[in-house]
Amino acid sequence: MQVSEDPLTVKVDHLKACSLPFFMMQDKPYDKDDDVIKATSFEVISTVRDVLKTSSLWRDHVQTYTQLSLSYSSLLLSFPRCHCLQHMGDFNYSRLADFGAAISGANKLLCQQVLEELDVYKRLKLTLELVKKELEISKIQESIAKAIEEKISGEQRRYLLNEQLKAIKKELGLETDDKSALSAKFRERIEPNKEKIPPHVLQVIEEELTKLQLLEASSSEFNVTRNYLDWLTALPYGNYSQFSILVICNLRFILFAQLYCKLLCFQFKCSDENFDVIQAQKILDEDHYGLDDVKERILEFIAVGKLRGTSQGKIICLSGPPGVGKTSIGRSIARALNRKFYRFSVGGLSDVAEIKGHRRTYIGAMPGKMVQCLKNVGTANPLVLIDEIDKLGRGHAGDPASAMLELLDPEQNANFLDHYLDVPIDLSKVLFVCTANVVEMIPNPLLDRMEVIAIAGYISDEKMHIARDYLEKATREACGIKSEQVEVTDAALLALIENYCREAGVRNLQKHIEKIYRKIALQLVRKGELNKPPVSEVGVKGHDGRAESVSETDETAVGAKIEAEPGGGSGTGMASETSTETEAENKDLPVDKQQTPLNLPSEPKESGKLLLWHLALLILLIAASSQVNVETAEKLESEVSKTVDKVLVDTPNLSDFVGKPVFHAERIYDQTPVGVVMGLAWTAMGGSTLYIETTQVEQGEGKGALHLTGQLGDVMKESAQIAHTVARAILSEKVPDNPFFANSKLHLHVPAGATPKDGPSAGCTMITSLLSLAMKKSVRKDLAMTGEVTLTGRILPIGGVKEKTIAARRSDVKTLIFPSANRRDFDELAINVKDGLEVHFVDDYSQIFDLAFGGDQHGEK
Ligand SMILES: Nc1ncnc2c1ncn2[C@@H]1O[C@H](COP(=O)(O)OP(=O)(O)OP(=O)(O)O)[C@@H](O)[C@H]1O
Repeated sequence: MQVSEDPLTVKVDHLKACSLPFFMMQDKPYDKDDDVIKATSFEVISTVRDVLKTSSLWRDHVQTYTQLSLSYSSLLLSFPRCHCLQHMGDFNYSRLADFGAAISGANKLLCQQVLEELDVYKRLKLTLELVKKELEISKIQESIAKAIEEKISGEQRRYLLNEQLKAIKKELGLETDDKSALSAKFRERIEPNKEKIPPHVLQVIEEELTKLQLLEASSSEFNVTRNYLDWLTALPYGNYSQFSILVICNLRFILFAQLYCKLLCFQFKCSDENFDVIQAQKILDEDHYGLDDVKERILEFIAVGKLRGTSQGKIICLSGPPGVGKTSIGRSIARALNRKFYRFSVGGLSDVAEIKGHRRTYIGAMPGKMVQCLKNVGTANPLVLIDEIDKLGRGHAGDPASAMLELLDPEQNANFLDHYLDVPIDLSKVLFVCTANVVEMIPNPLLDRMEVIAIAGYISDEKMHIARDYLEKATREACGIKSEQVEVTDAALLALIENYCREAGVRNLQKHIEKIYRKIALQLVRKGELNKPPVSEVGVKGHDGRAESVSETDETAVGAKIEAEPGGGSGTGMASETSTETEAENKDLPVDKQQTPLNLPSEPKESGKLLLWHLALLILLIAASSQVNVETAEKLESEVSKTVDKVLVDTPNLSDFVGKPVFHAERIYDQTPVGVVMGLAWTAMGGSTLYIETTQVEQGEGKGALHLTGQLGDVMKESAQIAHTVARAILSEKVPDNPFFANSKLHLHVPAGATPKDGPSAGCTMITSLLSLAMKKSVRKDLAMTGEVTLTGRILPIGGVKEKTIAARRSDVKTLIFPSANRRDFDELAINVKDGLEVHFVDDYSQIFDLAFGGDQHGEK
């Protein structure tokens, strides 16, 4: 018989001499009472029984075969019903073998083998093999099922136990669930401040807390509510910074001569804001040099605050070029008023949401900067510095300037509505300080509400003080250099200011000073490395704690001593000038130990001596430490410093530290040629001098024209045309028969060509330049002027008098011409800014003509 796969085709060959159908074919004759056959058959039966006990699959098989047997009545006799297995022993052996093989679930080939075997004993054996295998499989199945069941039930158990535990704890009041814990946390947070929280906010908090309890902890709404409550409860409602006096008790606890510890610091608190004008002045002076007018304005503001009892409702705007200290003055005001300081820049800010927050419905929504600020500082009256307000961006959705208005306006900000919080919060106690480079760029409604304090920039003298008393000190400390280790001469500092850092602010100067000190630090470290004793000596020093703690100074001392005593070994070098007692004791030691007194004893008998020596040293140190006071410590420090090498920064070696001086185009002419006059300009970077140059291009009857270059804006171009007309009129009045302007094609240029320029204030300078060329008369090199001119020659006022004056001083100008209308501005300037300047105030151009060309000293060239 052959079996082929799919589709199932079976070729049946009947067994020879067999007239019965295949399932009733005859077996080879066998002895029914043969013990071996009997035993094998019993084994098959018992195995089948075992498998049936464990495997439900087998039981199904048996069921199927029982049903099949119904349709094959002939098989009824030979196949037992499953529930009658105990009677299986009644069947004949060959049928038993077939039955076993059939339900075994073995593969077809193995079952076929059983069928083909006509020897009953062998057939039983084959079946036994199959059922035994099944038994093993069912055992494995059982164990797998058991293991999995155990695992699952273990997890379930743990879960159930946890739930029970939670329930028990809750019942006992030991622990609440997540939601309750959160609510409790928020309640705890607001509890100390509850009476200060406005009722409308309290109501919202309560509502949200109730909502939190109803929400599913895994829902997104739950998280939104939780975050919202987190922000809402974290704000410092009615919590104001307090006036604190920091008392530091310096307990002089001398340890090894020069250490003393600041042991105690404690605070007294009282609930008033600091309106102490004297204290505030002290703080402002401590942080900034000069700026007297600025400080005065701030003190006035504090004084008003003192009388009113509050400093609310004011927005200070500090304007001026970069690096003049606007931001740092803001910080000082906060310190003077004892308020928390928070700074944020609105330069380029175009998204209103940055100020007013996002609506809560957006994913990742956040409150605006002010709410973040209040949470951050933890007080309701911080000083908020809004940097670069003149560079506020133009928003595509919403206008940031209007949002700023709502934030800053004292009328509106008592009920500031942040989109995220959605409850009005009180910002009226916040003191806003804004900074700007160009006041004109601040949106008008904002500017209207501000108290503008202009910081114009510094003159060389002021920069010298700032550099010496503030920048140098701070940089020296930041670089870890001692004042005895370096000397920067006044001449070097002045050269640095005049040749490298001529701008209005001091940031560039600060950078240069930092550069110098970094180089000095490197020099000192390099020197220290070179002077360092060999490794073995360092090892010896290691035994003495003191020698290690004064590394740099002592190492220099070591070098000095070695040089002074060429014969001296490393031991002599080790004892620095500050440790004379050690040397005295050294004499009592054996000669071979004198040079290395702290070496470990090479022989045991010396250890006793060394112990004694250590004891003596200890007694000496204790005695010394109890006697030495601060004066002694200072004396010792100065003694140590004497041994330190000093780095000198002077004018000749300044370029070694900061490179060659930068070329400044401000003063291009030593002697102003004909047609060139110095004017004064104002820029966002401060004031500056600029030249107006005019030259003749072509001459011929009726060729009069003016060509302009130097990136001039429309206003400046118009101003040049006006100047041309006025100059022509003045020339025809002063020298009636001079046809210069009618017959000359002129070129007027304003260097530097790459910088865009605009504005009318160079009008009088242009006329002077044109007339200088027409009359071939040069003007004084130390003369500078500024003023807008009308067609009739009247001089109109200009802006930036202080900046322009400072710029003129920087360029060594001695004589200045300003419009009469600016006299007040000039009079208000500090004496040191005005000092040594000859200033003329004019109403009409004819006065300038006299000043520029009148004197004999301006001879014709
Ligand atoms: N009068 C001064 N006395 C002492 N230090 C000063 C003085 N003016 C400015 N400084 C120092 O100059 C540095 C620059 O100042 P700051 O950053 O405040 O300038 P700014 O005017 O805010 O510049 P920007 O407009 O670029 O923001 C700071 O380290 C500051 O301490």
